[in-house]
Amino acid sequence: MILEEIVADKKRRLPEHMARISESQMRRMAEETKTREANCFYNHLKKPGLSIIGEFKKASPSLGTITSKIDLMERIAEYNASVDAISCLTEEDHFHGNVEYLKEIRAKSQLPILRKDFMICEYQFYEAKVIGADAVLLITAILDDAQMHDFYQLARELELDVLVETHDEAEVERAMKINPRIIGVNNRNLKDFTISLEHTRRLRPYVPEDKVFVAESGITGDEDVRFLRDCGVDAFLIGRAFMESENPKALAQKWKELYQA
Ligand SMILES: O=P(O)(O)OC[C@@H](O)[C@@H](O)c1c[nH]c2ccccc12
Repeated sequence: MILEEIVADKKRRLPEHMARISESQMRRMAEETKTREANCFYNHLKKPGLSIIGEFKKASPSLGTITSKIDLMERIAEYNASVDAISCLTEEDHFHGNVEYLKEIRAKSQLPILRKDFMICEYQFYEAKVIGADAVLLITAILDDAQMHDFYQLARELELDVLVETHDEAEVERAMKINPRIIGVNNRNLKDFTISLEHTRRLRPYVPEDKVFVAESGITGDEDVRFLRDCGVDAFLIGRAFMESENPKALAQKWKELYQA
């Protein structure tokens, strides 16, 4: 299964990162990194009305290489003017991401940034803080309960917000054990890549109203926006539709209006 492959490749990649900067050094650097604005990712998603997280990704196992019609600088300017947070893939082998992209975005944006990666060891959390991320992703499917608990704690100690990703009932139940403030449903099945917004609708009742509830993946058209509005979703995480658009700003603004209508 693709998730296992990605995690295996991640384990092979980590020593490369650690050879550049050791874990003890990265930890020290993280502890010395000033928090830009505590809880900013959470606060930007929590505010009334629809919030949108705009993603930057150059490729994915399901979509292959994505050819963007605008360059990264233009994209950041468009996102700055229209979305509430930015998600940046930093996974190298399957999503062609890099921590350098996140640093570039940090230099040009005041928006909260989510480090989108497959987080499996403490080093990545320290690194996230050092490169300027405000939040990290925890994927329930690749972590056991103890890891979920410990990584969540570590992130919060570093004053990073956490988006906890789920895909089915059992994962939501496991995720709720750590009582996260932000919980997402990935509409993409990572076993066969099928996408259905039904996952968000079905899982909505299992997530208490006081949590920030995020619909992730597969949001590409007006119908999707209306459907998710009726499900009662606080935020959208959108990659492909923005990556393929010449004008993601106009798209984000249109969908926010539609959500309110
Ligand atoms: O491009 P889409 O279908 O709009 O999806 C964005 C985002 O949800 C997706 O990239 C994603 C969701 N969870 C992930 C975990 C790892 C990597 C990527 C993802």
